[in-house]
Amino acid sequence: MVRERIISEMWRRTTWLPPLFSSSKRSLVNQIQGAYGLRIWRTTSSEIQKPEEDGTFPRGITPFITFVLGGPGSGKGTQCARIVENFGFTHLSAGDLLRQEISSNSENGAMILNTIKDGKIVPSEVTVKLIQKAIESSESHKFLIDGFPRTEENRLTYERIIGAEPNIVLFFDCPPEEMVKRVLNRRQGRVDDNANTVKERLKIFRALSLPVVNYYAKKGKLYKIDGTGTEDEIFERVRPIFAA
Ligand SMILES: Nc1ncnc2c1ncn2[C@@H]1O[C@H](COP(=O)(O)OP(=O)(O)OP(=O)(O)O)[C@@H](O)[C@H]1O
Ligand SMILES: O=c1ccn([C@@H]2O[C@H](COP(=O)(O)O)[C@@H](O)[C@H]2O)c(=O)[nH]1
Ligand SMILES: [Mg+2]
Repeated sequence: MVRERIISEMWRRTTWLPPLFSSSKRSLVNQIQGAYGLRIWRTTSSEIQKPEEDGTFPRGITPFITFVLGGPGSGKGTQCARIVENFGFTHLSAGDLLRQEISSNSENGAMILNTIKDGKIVPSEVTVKLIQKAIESSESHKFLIDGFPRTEENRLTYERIIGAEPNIVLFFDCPPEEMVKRVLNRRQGRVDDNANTVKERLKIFRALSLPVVNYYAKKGKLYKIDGTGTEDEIFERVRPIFAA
């Protein structure tokens, strides 16, 4: 109870502008770039640059990475589409990358399909390598990575392989009953949109994904967004994070 109160207080604090950014009218994203001296949106390079051991990126180029977290059906994909439309990010859904592996009959396809059907988590290296490939083959330098990391082990594997942390993390907070309702109404033919798998996904979200959310809250990178209401209402909560 006390722990929940502390975490909820941390989340509340992270939705306010941190003191570093509080006196400017620029968007949080622009201020973060400025504060860390990042030159990211004006670059024309198509390569993702790995940081050197001291954390600097060759030629000063680094992608701006936003992780988008939330339970099943919390609206991550829906809101990512709005952010892409309005702010030109490239959307990489970890779930979609895994589903593409299934469709392309890759060597991991059958394993991924069974894992998704069970509502479990695909081995971290598999997912991170897909994300890495997608970033490397994109011209973009600002990405929304949707539905990842789902576990602390996912997070550590990303840090090890990619060699960087996200710039910010969005978390769509939605009550479980609403998430279940949305998933069961989705009707996109997903193998995991059924009552049993959703129950397992919620269990995993609570046990393994919430600790990741808490980790970023403690680091001051988390923007907790109320995921209830209409899509428009939710997007109006997201907009100020990115708006110029
Ligand atoms: N605010 C909302 N109110 C009602 N329905 C919504 C809302 N936002 C999204 N939906 C619908 O709920 C379903 C789940 O949304 P979405 O796919 O964006 O969630 P998600 O977080 O990406 O879920 P998953 O983790 O399962 O991929 C979709 O059918 C979507 O159209
Ligand atoms: O990082 C990830 C992302 C997804 N999965 C598996 O895919 C399904 C569906 O993911 P969505 O984000 O809801 O589209 C998820 O339940 C996991 O089984 C994963 O293992 N790792
Ligand atoms: Mg989704």
